[in-house]
Amino acid sequence: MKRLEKFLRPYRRESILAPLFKLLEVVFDLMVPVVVAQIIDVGVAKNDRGYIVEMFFVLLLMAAVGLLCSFTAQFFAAKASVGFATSVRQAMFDHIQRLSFTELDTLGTDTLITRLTDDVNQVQNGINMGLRLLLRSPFVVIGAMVMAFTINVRCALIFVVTVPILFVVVFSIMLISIPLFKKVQAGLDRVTGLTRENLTGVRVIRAFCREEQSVEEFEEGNRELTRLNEFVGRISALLNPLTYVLINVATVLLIARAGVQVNIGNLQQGQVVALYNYMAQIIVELIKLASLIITLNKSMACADRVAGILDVKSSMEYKAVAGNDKVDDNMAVEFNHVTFTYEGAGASSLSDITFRAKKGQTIGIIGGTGSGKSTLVSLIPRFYDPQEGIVKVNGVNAKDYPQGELCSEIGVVQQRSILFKGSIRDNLKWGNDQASDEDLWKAITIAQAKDVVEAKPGKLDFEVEQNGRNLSGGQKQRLTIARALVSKPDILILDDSLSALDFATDAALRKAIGELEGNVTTFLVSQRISGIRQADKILVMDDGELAGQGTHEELMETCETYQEIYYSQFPEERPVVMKTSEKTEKGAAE
Ligand SMILES: Nc1ncnc2c1ncn2[C@@H]1O[C@H](COP(=O)(O)OP(=O)(O)OP(=O)(O)O)[C@@H](O)[C@H]1O
Repeated sequence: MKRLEKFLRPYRRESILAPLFKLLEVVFDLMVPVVVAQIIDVGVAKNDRGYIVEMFFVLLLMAAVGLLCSFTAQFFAAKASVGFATSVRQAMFDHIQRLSFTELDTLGTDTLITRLTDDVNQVQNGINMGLRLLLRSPFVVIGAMVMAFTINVRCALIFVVTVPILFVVVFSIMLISIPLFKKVQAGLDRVTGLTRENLTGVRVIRAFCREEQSVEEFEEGNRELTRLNEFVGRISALLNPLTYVLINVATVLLIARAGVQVNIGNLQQGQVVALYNYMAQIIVELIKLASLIITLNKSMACADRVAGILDVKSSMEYKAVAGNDKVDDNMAVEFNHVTFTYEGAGASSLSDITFRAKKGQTIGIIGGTGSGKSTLVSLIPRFYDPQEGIVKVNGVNAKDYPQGELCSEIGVVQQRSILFKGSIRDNLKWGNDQASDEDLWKAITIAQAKDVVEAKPGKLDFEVEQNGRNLSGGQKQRLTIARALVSKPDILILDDSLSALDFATDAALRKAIGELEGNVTTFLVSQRISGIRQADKILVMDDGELAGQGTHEELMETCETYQEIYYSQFPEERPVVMKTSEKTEKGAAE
């Protein structure tokens, strides 16, 4: 909680005023039993109706002022806690945006969502309750004890014994439940993860008729969370019966002792009622305190999780100004003995990769599934840093670029086409917010998306829904390519981004990209030979290693892996190899 304190600092005034008004309310609460005692001992004892009515109005006035104080306290507490939560959420969101892919992979989206939403809400709730009740409850308990002493010392001694025992009970339960709340939040992460996976993959689940298995898996996670919640709930639920038993025993003792005091004339009946009222106030406040402590426990566990995100440091450092390497005017991308392993993964995804891509060249990357193609291109815009070797972009080490500069030079179209809620125009302007409609149409035409956009009502104003769910896979791919082209990048990376296009569109798009204005270097990742055959250089990936590089013709001569891929896609062109038996017979005859 301490680490989040700075977010509450702008609300210092509200954080002081809220408990202050709550304390004022307590003063009126504590005076009520005294006034009631006066009504009994003076008004009722002397049958003085005027006095009773007068005191009745005093009680009403006290209640009204108390209520006003309570409302004011609630207003300030809400202002501080809501303001705090807004700033924390914003700070978390900003911080997450600054984290590198390595941290995002390690943390995972599910926990980030739970922490950004549910955990922040719990902390907000804790602050609201804490500001109003954390001081109020102890003040009532202590105030009621002090008032009891002013009435009768012997009876008040019962309070002195009871209250510390109650505190011990409340705090013991609190200590047991703190670690359990952390487990509950972790369980919530798991259920959120399952929910997300099942909802986003609902079509696949239906296509494979796996509804039952999905429901079972979800039920299991949900049951586990329920079991944990029930366990924590049972421990917390012990609080009320335990405190009630203790308070009731204390009340019995109080009435027994007060009765004796009344008999010997040390105490009046009204004062006994006041003592009883103070005992009742203590029990109510202790129960409130107990539930407050549970809420605060939860919110402290959540505050730790929120602070945990803010404490994650990005493993990627950026230079304030560009490095002063000697810029090579001819070189677009250069990999020098690059080795890369994902955080927590056992084996390297890229091993000792070395190649050069000149400006204006088209580089094809081909290889089997999981051979490292996407990983290789993700090092160019510095989504990850290699553990060994150097990646240079335009002759400068990728690590020496100031933040944001590298991505302004590189346009990346990833395997999964992601569009955001908003118009087509809004989505395309992510590439360049200054782009005119003419620029957008140019990019759309190159991306072969002209007919797609023209067919949509409102054309550029057509509203794309969240995740682009009102567009087909191929339409989304074309629009994401157009988005990358709008930024007029020096380096364009298409990571298997043409897979959802038909052959004719694929060919037209590759032709249009080959004719792009300027000296654009293009990386084309593809599973299909036809997609990269014309490239100036082809990189052949095999299990994280560069099995070969060169033109199609060169690789057909020198690279066995490339030949294998080629003949698997064009089996009719595989040369007929002489059978071993034929060879042996021929040899023997000779
Ligand atoms: N975020 C990640 N964390 C850990 N390992 C990863 C991660 N992304 C990829 N890998 C692993 O790295 C290896 C290379 O993956 P990559 O996505 O680069 O392959 P690819 O050649 O692009 O495959 P595909 O053609 O199927 O897209 C694989 O073994 C994969 O399991």
